[in-house]
Amino acid sequence: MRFAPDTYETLSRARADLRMGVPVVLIGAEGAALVAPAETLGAARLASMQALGPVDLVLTGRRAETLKARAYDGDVARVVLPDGAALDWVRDLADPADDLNAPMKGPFATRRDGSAALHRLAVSLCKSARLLPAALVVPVAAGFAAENGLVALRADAVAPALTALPALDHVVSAKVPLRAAQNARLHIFRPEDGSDEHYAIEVGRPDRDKPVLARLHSACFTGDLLGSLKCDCGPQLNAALAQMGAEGAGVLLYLNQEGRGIGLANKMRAYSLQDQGFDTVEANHRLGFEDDERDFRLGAQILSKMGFGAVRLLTNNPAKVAMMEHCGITVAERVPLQVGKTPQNAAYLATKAKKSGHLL
Ligand SMILES: Nc1nc2c(ncn2[C@@H]2O[C@H](COP(=O)(O)OP(=O)(O)OP(=O)(O)O)[C@@H](O)[C@H]2O)c(=O)[nH]1
Ligand SMILES: [Zn+2]
Repeated sequence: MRFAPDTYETLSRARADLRMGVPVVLIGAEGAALVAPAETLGAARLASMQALGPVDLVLTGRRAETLKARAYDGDVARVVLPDGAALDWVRDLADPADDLNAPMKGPFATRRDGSAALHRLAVSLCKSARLLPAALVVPVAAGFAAENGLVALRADAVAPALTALPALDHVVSAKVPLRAAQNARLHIFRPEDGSDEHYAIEVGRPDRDKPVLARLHSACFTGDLLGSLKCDCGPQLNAALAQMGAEGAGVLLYLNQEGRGIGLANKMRAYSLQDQGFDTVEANHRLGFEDDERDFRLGAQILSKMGFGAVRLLTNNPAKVAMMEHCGITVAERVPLQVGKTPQNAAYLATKAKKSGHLL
């Protein structure tokens, strides 16, 4: 009998702990490290970490660029935490909200010695927990996790698990008549790694032997539910369903990758930076993210599971077309979806066309 959690299950537990500010232990070839997110760690635990030894604050190369800190490790920078550094100092380095009001004063000492492997993983863990990509890391003995009741993760198992595509299980489906399409069914897909569920709305009974009219829609709470004028998501969602209803068949995947995969809290941080004058891409970079952190392999897997091998894809984003083809889904046609332009989102759409290759 075996009850112990496997790597994916342990990873899911680790994400939950990190979101609460409880550190986890990473065990690598060269030793172990205690890891905590800059965003959720409390002052008492920070002081306890500092008592253990020299603490590094690990930032992404993107964030380091904004702070003018040298990123010797390329995609990450290990900033040496000054003696007695307070939580506010850590948070200000991790969060760009006050960059313009109260610029952080460098120079920041960054580490170049030793391996950055665990540090890099620590930042990936924060990202996968939808937190700011900034982690505090301090070396500990391998037994530290067991002594303190913390989750321990082996680096060699976690690194591939973080980039692997989780298997998705079809949980249930039922009829949901929609204004746009009365003969619709909603399917629920649940990733086996404990991450967010994704949905598929199947309109009619599309012929599996022909390319299906399809939309891969990324969750946008503000656009889809609130009717935000800052983006075109709500009108795109409605127009896609309306076209499927009119044609009598189609499939819309509603992927829970809010904010291009950074989560709603981080998207609101990005919006707050946009209020300060940065565009959608610059805002993501200042936060330490790439422009687009979504994983479209999930969409391809759901389509395959539903029996679809070819699509007529409703999108203006050539990267989505390329990703579908890469994942073995034939894109027989790209169907433009240009709706929902407003004075408030004109600059946003222009930035996506200029910097992210969207077609206008
Ligand atoms: N990080 C971030 N995410 C945003 C912003 N505005 C919208 N989003 C998210 O972007 C996603 C929608 O992506 P889009 O780039 O509009 O469209 P797309 O899905 O790539 O391409 P289309 O298929 O042409 O619509 C949703 O997850 C939104 O929540 C923003 O300013 N910052
Ligand atoms: Zn939106």
